[in-house]
Parts: sequence; structure tokens; C-alpha cells
Amino acid sequence: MMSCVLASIGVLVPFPFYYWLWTYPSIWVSLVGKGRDPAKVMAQVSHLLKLIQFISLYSVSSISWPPPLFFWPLFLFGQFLNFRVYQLLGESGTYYGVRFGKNIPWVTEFPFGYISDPQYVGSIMSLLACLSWVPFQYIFLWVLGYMFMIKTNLIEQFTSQGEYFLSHVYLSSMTHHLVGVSQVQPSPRTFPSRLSSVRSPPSSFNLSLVRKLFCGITPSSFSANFLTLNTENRTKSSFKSKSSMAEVPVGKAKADLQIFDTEEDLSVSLAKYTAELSEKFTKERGAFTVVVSGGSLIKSLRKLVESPYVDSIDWAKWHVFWVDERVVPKDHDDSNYKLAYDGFLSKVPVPPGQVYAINDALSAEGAADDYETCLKQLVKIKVVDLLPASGFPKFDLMLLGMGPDGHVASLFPGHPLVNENKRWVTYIKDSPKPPPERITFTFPVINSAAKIAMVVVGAGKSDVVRRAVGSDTGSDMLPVQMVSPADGATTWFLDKDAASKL
Ligand SMILES: O=C1O[C@H](COP(=O)(O)O)[C@@H](O)[C@H](O)[C@H]1O
Repeated sequence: MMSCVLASIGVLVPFPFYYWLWTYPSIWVSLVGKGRDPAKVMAQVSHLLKLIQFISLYSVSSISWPPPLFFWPLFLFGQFLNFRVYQLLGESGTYYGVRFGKNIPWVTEFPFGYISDPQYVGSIMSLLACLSWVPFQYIFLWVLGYMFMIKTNLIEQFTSQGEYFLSHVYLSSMTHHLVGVSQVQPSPRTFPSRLSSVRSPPSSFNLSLVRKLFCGITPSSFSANFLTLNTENRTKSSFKSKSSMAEVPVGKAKADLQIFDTEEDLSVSLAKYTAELSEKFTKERGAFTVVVSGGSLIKSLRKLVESPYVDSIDWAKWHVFWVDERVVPKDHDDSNYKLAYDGFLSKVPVPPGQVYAINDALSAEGAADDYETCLKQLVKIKVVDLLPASGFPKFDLMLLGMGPDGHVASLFPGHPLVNENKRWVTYIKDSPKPPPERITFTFPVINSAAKIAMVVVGAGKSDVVRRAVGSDTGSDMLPVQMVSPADGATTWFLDKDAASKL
């Protein structure tokens, strides 16, 4: 009797540990300490716990040889699955690395994309193979432990990323660009526990390589990821700003117009507006999809990286996209990614895997296709919403700027791209504003957004602001006047200078 109880405890002992790690990864990271890799330490503890499980099973088993015929296919295929998962994801990927703030390369090779939870399936098959040796109840307990963890993982995935975990739809095209890859943060698809002594050589976790793989994200944002996994959202503004507000026609739509005494006031209000939307969408959908433009907008986002927002926003829920990007390397001064990274993203812990930069190794055409493919996958797995009426992606918030000629994104006045109505992302090779090669969201995507902030500062734009604000719907409408979200709302943030000619 006593030995049965001890064997049962031995079989179940790792699961509370895994559950605790899964739920409170940041505690584990701080327990492990700065100089050590939390996934590696978890792997070591897991090996020990696995040994306890084996000894427990062995103590109640009666092993005979040869095993029954069903043993071989179950055991060999189960072990193959475990081996493959480890081979593809490495130690960090297998041992909750992604929970500890690491980016795990996204893989599309078999069994991923074909078998749901291949690590669990492999382990369960291997256990079932041993049914002729081990009394059923112990196998059952062990499988129950797996089921519990599958459920735990699923709950997390549903609350954060819809059907992400279930669907196992992998971002095939975006994920294998070794330089400047942008990809969704993969969820841990594996389980640390496996009935196996078969191991591929551990793939070493190389921080600098991983950083290189993921958009050049710096160690600070790289490691800060885990710290915000469970950040409580306590967005509250302590700022007050001086502004006047009115609803005005812009093109075919209406927009809220907010005019601020100074650009400083504008940036305070923009931060509050963004933080409130972050809280709203994070609550409603478990994620916040934000699209940014380049240009002067980024400077106006500076209050977001200051107190109280830098601490109160749940950055782990952010997914960041670019409404347009110049086809230049990511470290080029013309890169909108670089601009946003230097001025904003490097200062907040948005998980690097949720920052979707373009693939700068491709041509303009290739990069646009690639970005569109990525968006389609993100819509499929419900990270990005879809606007059913239009069939285009519905981002939660677009933070846009406007050029002095009235262009938005890389959609320029008089250019045929302003009429593109099929593509989600397209490219331009003759941009009137340098650099000439760019990719850009199309108007149907921009106008499917839930909320749009149009941020315009400086006297240099006052003429075009005057032209844009009004119900002019003629054929020579400026691109900025074509911003009219079908389902959402636009707020114009203007400083006094930009509004001076209204
Ligand atoms: O080229 C671009 O210009 C616009 C406007 O930039 P701004 O400096 O005049 O605000 C920007 O929104 C877009 O993203 C960028 O690629």
C-alpha cells in the first residue's frame, strides 16, 4: 500500500512544479539569479524530477522481454516526436524559454503544424507503449498530469492569443528570415517532461545570435519581457493638458479634432489616449495591436515611455506594426523601424517577438508580400482582428503622421496606390519623398482600424491641415482626407501651430 502511494506521488511530483513555473515565470527567473539561464536550470531540475518519475514507475513495474508488438510503433514514434521537438526548439524552446522572456525561433517543420502539442503526444505514446509492464493506474496518473498542463497552457493561450495554441498555425514566410525576422512570439508548444533518454545534443542558447535573429532587439527589452508577463494594468493619467476639442468633417468622414497649446501638451494627451486604448483592448481581446508610422509621430510618443505609462501599460500584450516602411536595412537612418526602436520601442518591454518589422533582406515587392503574408497568419490565429464587412485586418489603433503634402503612410497625393483596394500591403518604387522604395498599408487596411490617431505638429503643415479639414470629397482629395475608418473613429491631435490656419 505504502509503495503504491509513494509511486503515485513520484509520478505526479513534477506537475505542480511545471504549473508553478508556467504561472509565475518571473519568480523563477529571479530565483535563478542574473548570471544563469532560467531555461537551463529548469531543464536540470526537470531531469531530476524525471528520474524520480522513472524510479517510481520502475518500483511498481514488472518488465519482461520481448515487449508486446504494440510497444514498438508507440514507443518509437513517441520518441521520434520528442526527439524532433527538442531538435527543432532546442533546450530553451523546450523548457519554457518563451515564458522566461526568450525568443524561440519559430519552426514550421514536422511535427509542428501537423500534430497538435507534439511533445505531449510523443510522451503519452511512449507511456502507453509501456502498458504491459506498468499497472494502468500509474500511466493514467502521468497522462492526467499532461492533460492538466495542456489545459493550463490552453487557458493562457486563449486569454492572450485566441486560438493560437490550438491552431498551431505557424508564420511560415516571416519566420525563417534569419536577419531581421519579425514573428509572433511563439507560445511554448512543448512540455519539459518526456519519457525519454533519447536526446539530441543540447542546442546552446546563444543570446547574441537570438538577438540578431530578432530585429536587433537589445538585451534590455529582450530580458524585460518576462518581467511584464503579469503586469497589472493600472493606467491612470496624472497629466493634465490644455486643449480644445471639436468634431469636424474630414473627407467623407468625421473626426474629433484636438488642438493643443504646445506639442508637449499634445504628447501628454496622446500618451493618455494610447494608454487608455491599450487597457481597453487588452481587457477585451487579450492583446493590443498598434500600428505606427515613421516621421515626427515617434517623437510625440515620448510620454508613453515615461512615468506613469511606462510602468502601468501592459506592454506584454502589445503587438507593434508599421503602416509603412522604407526598404532599407534596419539600422539605416531612413528606417522607420530604427526610428521607432531608438525613440520608443527600446524603452519599453514589448516582447521582441511581437514587434513586426519588415524583412529588410527582400526587395520592395518581396517585403510587401511577406508582410501581407504575416498579417494574414496573424489574422488567422486571431492576434489581429478581421473586419468582417471589409475582409481586411482590423488593428486596434493606428498612430499616424501626415506629411506636408498630405500623404499618410507611403500613400502620396496623385499616386495610383491611393486607389489600391485589393492588397493589404503594397509597395512603391517611385516615392516622391526619399527613399524611393517603400512598402505601405493600403487604404482599405487603414480604414478598417478600430481607432486612428492622426498626429500633426508644426506650422509647416498648417496649409495642408486647413485643406484637409472640411467636407471636400472631390477627385483631388488628399490622402489624409481618405482616412475614414468604416467602423472606428479618428482623432486628430494638432498643436497650435499646425492648427494656426483653421
Ligand atoms: O515618409 C514618411 O512621412 C510621413 C510623415 O512624416 P512627418 O515627419 O512629416 O511626420 C510618415 O507618417 C511616414 O510614416 C513616413 O514614412
